[in-house]
Parts: sequence; C-alpha cells; structure tokens
Amino acid sequence: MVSDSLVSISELNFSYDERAILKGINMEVPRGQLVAIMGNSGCGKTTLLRLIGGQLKPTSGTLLVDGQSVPDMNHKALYAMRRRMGMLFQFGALFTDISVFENVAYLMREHTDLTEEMICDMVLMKLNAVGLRGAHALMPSELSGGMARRVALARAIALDPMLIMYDEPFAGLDPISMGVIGQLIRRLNDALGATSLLVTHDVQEALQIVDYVYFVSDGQIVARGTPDEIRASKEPFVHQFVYGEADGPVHFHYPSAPFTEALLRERADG
Ligand SMILES: Nc1ncnc2c1ncn2[C@@H]1O[C@H](COP(=O)(O)OP(=O)(O)OP(=O)(O)O)[C@@H](O)[C@H]1O
Repeated sequence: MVSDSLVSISELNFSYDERAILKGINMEVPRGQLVAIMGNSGCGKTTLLRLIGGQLKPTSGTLLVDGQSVPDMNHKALYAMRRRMGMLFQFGALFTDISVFENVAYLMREHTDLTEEMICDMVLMKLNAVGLRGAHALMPSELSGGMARRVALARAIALDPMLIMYDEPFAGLDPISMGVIGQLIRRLNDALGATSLLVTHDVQEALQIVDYVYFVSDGQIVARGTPDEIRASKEPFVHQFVYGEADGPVHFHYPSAPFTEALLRERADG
C-alpha cells in the first residue's frame, strides 16, 4: 500500500556524542504538500533535513521516505534515493567556474545517460521554469543574488525529484527576490507533482506559500498547524515567532548567571 505521507517520522531522537539535538520528533509530510519547519537558530532544523537525506543516522526512532527506512538503507539504496531528492542548502552556492547552463547540466551528466541534445533541452526547460532561460550562458559572477538563487533552484529540480528540501532559501535576499523565490518554490512543487520541505526563519514569507508548519524548539516540536491556525495561535512561542517579538519564551540573551551575581563572582575571582 502506498502511504499518503512521503516522509513519515516517529519518535526520532538524534544526539551528537552525549548532546541530545532532536528529542522525540513526530512528523508527517503528505505527498504533494509544501511543509515548513521553523524555529530559532540552533534548534535542530538542518539536522532534521540531514537525517532525512541520510547524511546522519538517528540514535533511535523511525524515519521513512516513500515507505523505506532511510537509516536502514545500504550505500547503494541511499545513493539511489538521494538521486530522487533535490536539495537547496543555505546560500545554495553555484560552481563559480562554469556557466549557468553547466551548473544545471552537471547533475544530469553525473546521474543519467541522457544524450547531449536531451540534456540541452532539459536544462533550458528547467531554466525556463525559473525565468532564466535567457541567462544560460552567463557565469555565476554575472548574476544578482536573486538570480543566483533561482539557478540553484533550477539545479535542485534538475532530476525531477520526488522530494525537494530547502534550507533557508531566502537567506540574504531582498524582499522582492524573497517573494519571487517563495512563489517559485510553491509553483515548482505543484508543477512537478513533488513534495517539499522548507526550513526557514522567514515566517511571513513561509506562511504565504506553505500548506502546513511545524515549529521546533530545543529539538522538540512545540506547535504545528496550517498557516491560518499558526497566525491565530495563542501559543506564546508561536506568537513570539510569528510577530517577531524580541523577548518571550525564546530569550534574547544567551543563558547566563544574573548580571550582579556574575559581576560579584568576577570581582571575587579577580
Ligand atoms: N557536526 C556537529 N557536531 C556537534 N554539534 C553540532 C554539529 N552540527 C550541528 N551541531 C549542533 O546541533 C544543534 C542543531 O544544529 P542545526 O544546524 O540543526 O540547527 P538549525 O536549527 O538548523 O540552526 P540555524 O537556523 O542556525 O541553521 C546546534 O546546537 C549545533 O551547534
């Protein structure tokens, strides 16, 4: 039976040495949907993507992609699965010494036996999908930040992935480029019949395009819901995050001893 979820995670734990990073994560990503994972810096979002991509192994729990257990896959199975995943990691760096065309063609050359003519058609199709067909001959240094991100997007969908994972795709972009990338992420997901996971800090941008949101704090899921449910949430953590309040359940200050206590201790030590 084909499950409705492309990604299905239950009671997932992950630690670096003794330090618990993810604690009892339960998450379902239905096929065809665009799902956001949000949370403060360092809460474990990127780690979760790396577990899904099989770059890390969980300490315990279940992690299925398309019905298959990722942690139990051997090298060959993992390689085959990664070929069906598109990834756009933070800042999605392009290869700087090859053209836009070659940046998108690279994965096709690496992973398929397509003829040069077919690769040419496919690359131009992918670039067309992100509005950059006309820029195929440019070098990455000739692109604006927003254009470079769109090329990285074309590269992420080069092999028609079933799952596309975006890690901070809006980082460093101006508001207009952010809007363009956001709309593209939505459109590409639907046009390709893919399923997408979006890790981001940009709550307002994400709420406009996603189907569902998971909020992670300190390695645990603390809230979940549709964009409307999230906007209406009275949950203090969600409220602080959605309305960009500097202080709340997530503290502005890194944990420390009270200031006077620290001063007195420093004087006593000195
Ligand atoms: N290779 C590593 N070894 C040890 N600890 C690590 C390693 N990589 C990440 N961590 C720690 O794991 C925690 C989670 O990191 P992760 O990158 O998943 O956070 P994040 O939520 O994606 O943060 P950000 O939004 O800032 O990218 C952090 O506290 C980080 O310091």
